Amino acid sequence: MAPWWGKSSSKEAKKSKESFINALQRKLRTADGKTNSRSGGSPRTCNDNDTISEQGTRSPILLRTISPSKQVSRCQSFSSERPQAQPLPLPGVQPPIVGRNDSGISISPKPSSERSSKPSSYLPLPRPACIPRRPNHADLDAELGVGSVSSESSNDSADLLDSRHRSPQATDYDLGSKTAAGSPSSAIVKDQSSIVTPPSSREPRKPANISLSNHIFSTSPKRRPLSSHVPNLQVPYNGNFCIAPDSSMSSPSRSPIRAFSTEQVINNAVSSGKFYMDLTFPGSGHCSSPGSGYNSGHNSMGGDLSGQLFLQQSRGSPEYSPAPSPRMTSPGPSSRVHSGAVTPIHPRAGGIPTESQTWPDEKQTHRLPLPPVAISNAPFSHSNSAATSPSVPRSPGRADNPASPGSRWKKGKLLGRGTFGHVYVGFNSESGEMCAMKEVTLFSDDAKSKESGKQLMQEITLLSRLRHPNIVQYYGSETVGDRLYIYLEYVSGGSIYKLLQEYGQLGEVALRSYTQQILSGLAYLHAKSTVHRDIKGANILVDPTGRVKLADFGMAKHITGQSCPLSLKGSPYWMAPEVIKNSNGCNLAVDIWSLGCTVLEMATTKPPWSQYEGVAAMFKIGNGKELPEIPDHLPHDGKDFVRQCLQRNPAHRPTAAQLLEHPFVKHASPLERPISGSEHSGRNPSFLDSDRSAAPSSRLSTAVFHSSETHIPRNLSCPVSPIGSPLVHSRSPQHPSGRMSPSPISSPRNMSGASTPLTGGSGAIPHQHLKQSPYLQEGFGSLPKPSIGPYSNGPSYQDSNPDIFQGMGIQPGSHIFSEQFGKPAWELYDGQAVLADRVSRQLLSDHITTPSLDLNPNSLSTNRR
Ligand SMILES: Nc1ncnc2c1ncn2[C@@H]1O[C@H](COP(=O)(O)OP(=O)(O)OP(=O)(O)O)[C@@H](O)[C@H]1O
Repeated sequence: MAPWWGKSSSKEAKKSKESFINALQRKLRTADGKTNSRSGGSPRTCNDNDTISEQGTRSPILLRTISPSKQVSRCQSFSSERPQAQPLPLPGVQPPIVGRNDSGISISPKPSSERSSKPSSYLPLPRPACIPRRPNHADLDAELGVGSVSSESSNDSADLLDSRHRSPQATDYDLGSKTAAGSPSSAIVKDQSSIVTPPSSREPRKPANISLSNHIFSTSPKRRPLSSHVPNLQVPYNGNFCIAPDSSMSSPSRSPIRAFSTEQVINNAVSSGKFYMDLTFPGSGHCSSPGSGYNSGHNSMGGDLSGQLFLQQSRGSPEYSPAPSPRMTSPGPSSRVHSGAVTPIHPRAGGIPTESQTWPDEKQTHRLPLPPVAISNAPFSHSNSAATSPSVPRSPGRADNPASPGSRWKKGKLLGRGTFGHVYVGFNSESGEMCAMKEVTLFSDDAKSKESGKQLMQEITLLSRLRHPNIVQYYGSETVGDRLYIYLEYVSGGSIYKLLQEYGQLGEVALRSYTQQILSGLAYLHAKSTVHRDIKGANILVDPTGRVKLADFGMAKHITGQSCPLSLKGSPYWMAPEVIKNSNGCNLAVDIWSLGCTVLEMATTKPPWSQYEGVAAMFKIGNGKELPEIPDHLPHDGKDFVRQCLQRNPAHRPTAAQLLEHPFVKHASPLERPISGSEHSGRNPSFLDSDRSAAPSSRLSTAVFHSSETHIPRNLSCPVSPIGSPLVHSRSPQHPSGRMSPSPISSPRNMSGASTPLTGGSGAIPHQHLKQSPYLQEGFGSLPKPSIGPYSNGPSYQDSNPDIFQGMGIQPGSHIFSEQFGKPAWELYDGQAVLADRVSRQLLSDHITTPSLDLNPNSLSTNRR
């Protein structure tokens, strides 16, 4: 039976039905066409692409996940299946590509080639202006690949900032290019400049670059899921990431693992979260909890830098190395060797030539014994420089600095990054020695850069005067172009912070030993009236033998008097209450507080008050009365040690020298094991590596061993790093032979006090000041006896003589210790590590001397206690 509507004229009904269906079909067709015009294909067939393209317009990262070919196939599908959509506007993904072309960077190559192969499909479509400039697929690929690299050298702040104002794709491109910087080939072409360099201005590139870039991209943990082989991965263009990829990648020899070691990744992630003095303090949010800022190990306050410097740092790239690795200059698929290595001053650097680089603290530099020349020149004596024999190829840009010692150091893998710059391994292929190269980009055109320069100068000045087995050794510094290189002893084990993150809390033996060594370094430092102000796990390095070294003296200060205002510097969780409250003058005791926090950090992997966000933690520290939680698993003396350190009244805190007598550390056992089978077994293997004949070494060693206190072997047993100790070479894995020619830089004879003007390389406290130092007074038997307990009434740091070591004005080459040992300090170089440590503690415990020392582990246990 016909339906009710069928009761009308069947013809009309049919007509009406047809017209309805037609209308419906038209509507549907129209809608379909519109949809396709956006998505570029039917949802079913092109769903993935659609998703990607849609997201791609929003998410730069995802845009990278779409390969050019995919885009093309989607477009093909669209154009062939929906010809009616041709007159419609380009799919949403296209404008960015055009935008990229407009920036002169690149265009997805495949669409170009595909389009040319199917012109009929695209004839009606608008054609990006740049397409004709890309004649073929290979060129396009090359453009992409090399383009990714070419912008690297211009990764300065302005470029990056500029890039933020560009289309996401342009930024994407820029950033992606930075990540490619580490590829060997990229290192070569990086000097090509500008992000917006028109493709036509570039030289032809080889497609091989692409694969290199791709490999690099795939190393990024942030990108790995998205871009196993996509050249143009887009990354968030925040300050953090801007730096991370390029710096990591800038090392010519780094592996993906190295590039993204825990510390590096963490540092990358939080670099912008560093807590700076110039940031709004309360509620700024920059003072992050250990989960963020703390984890970086770099949430120090006081570095007067900002994202700008990070951006500057992001330019860190191999070609700026004073001595680029051969890999960087080896011919490769894209071996357009740009000498950008040491290009003249980057425009962003203010255009001040290296020689005329004005340091904010230049006057101070000249005042000081060392560096002997302005920092724009190496503080090494040229005559003593390793670079005096120009056997190591230098980049053309370095030709005007032939005596630069740094030109012998080739920049290797990235070790880490900090406030001021990136730290790389440096390798001297002539001597076989390694160092750590801190690379800092110098910008002289703004206040912050000047401030950072000032801080760096302060660090250099301080470090150059320190020589101690538990303090990272400074070798020298130089500027190359707009970059400052600071050469330091390489401590290959990384920071305590990193070790804690990777391996968890320390066991008791290590905890005691590390604490003792930190104390030893602090005692030495404090004896020089220098306060570190940023003691924490991230600033303490460990070598493979367990030797601990204080590092990062960027916030250190030489106390010249009591009037020194206590500035808010340090890392919140390790910061002493008086620092937070700004209630006290310059005070060495702030380091003791930080040490207590560091002990807790080593015992638990987190500093005290880490459960609080940064500002809250500071409030707790500054205003609270309670002590932080001390873990139960700490031994009793460990708990007491921490409590001693964490006394709110700095005057009640013991000195570092006093704490060396604390039972928790007094008998800390050495971590290093002697090499079995060695005739010197049981002795400091460092001595065996002496560049000198064994005779003086053993003579000195014997003298030292047989006259030292029990605690000396702890340091004796730890080899001094190869570079840090003149003529004393380490047995670190990097130096298996243990026989290396001494670095001219580190050689005490060559240095002539150049880099260590005060101590002559002995690391010892200047003899003429011994009696002036409260530490030494204490150490030589006049240690104030606490009235209640051994640590309850430590001397007030404010009582210390403000004149001690004032100016540290010992002339280079001073024959320190000559009265004690009958030899100039530098002739005691074999035992310099011993002397340095010895003096800082000998003064404390002359009542604990032992007749002789046997470093054999078996007998050590006997010696202990
Ligand atoms: N001498 C060294 N040997 C080995 N690694 C080092 C050395 N110096 C620094 N590093 C690594 O580089 C990282 C950054 O170095 P450093 O902390 O000195 O830089 P910075 O700019 O002073 O940092 P901060 O932000 O703490 O002031 C360290 O965390 C460490 O991993």
